[in-house]
Amino acid sequence: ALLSEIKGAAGQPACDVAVCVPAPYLSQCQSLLEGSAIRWGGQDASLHESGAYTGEVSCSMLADFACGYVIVGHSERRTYHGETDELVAGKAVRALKSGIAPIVCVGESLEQREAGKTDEVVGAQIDAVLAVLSAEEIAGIVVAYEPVWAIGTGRTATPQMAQDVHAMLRAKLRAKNPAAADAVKILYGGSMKPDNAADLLAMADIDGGLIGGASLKAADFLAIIRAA
Ligand SMILES: O=C[C@H](O)COP(=O)(O)O
Repeated sequence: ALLSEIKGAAGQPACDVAVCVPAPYLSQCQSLLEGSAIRWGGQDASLHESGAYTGEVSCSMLADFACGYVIVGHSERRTYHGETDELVAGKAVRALKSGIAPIVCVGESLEQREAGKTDEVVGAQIDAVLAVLSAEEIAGIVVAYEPVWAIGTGRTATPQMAQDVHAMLRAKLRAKNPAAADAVKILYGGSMKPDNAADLLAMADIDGGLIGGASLKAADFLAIIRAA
């Protein structure tokens, strides 16, 4: 019902729109969204491409369902599943090899922000990914800055706080691929809602949003799409 409502109302949006769903719903996404302006993707993927890894979902499996994107390194994966910067980087490589754009999530905890370590932590997270990608591959990724303290909490980074981190991320992209850096989408995620989306998206280096809670209400998701 959610997908149908979004598809019906979104029409031909002026921005890229995608939904990233748990793997069991990918087939449903493909059936419902194929031919529409909305693309779809996974919420995670395995580091392994083949072999005996029962339960893992590989990037080539995601490609079988025509996924355009896969989220890698979401803070919940890093926190609850022990995913390291290097593992996340490996997943980004796997996705690109399967023709899927990895949405690479980075972000600091509240403790790290209060200790003045935001740039250090987020910088190390993106550096691990940039270290294993060629300049050409960098043009194929999406980056999502998601301060952990803002995810699902209703507490949003101010536009300037987010912009400062996005600018740092852009500079790192530019250092690896000056020609592609401006075209790489850097999304903000963390309690983005209809009432704060426009202000966040107005910032120079905030190119879009990675929406959690508000994407589960079609009216809210559609309002954010219109703001974008
Ligand atoms: O996965 C989505 C992001 O973590 C943001 O979630 P949120 O919009 O509910 O804060």
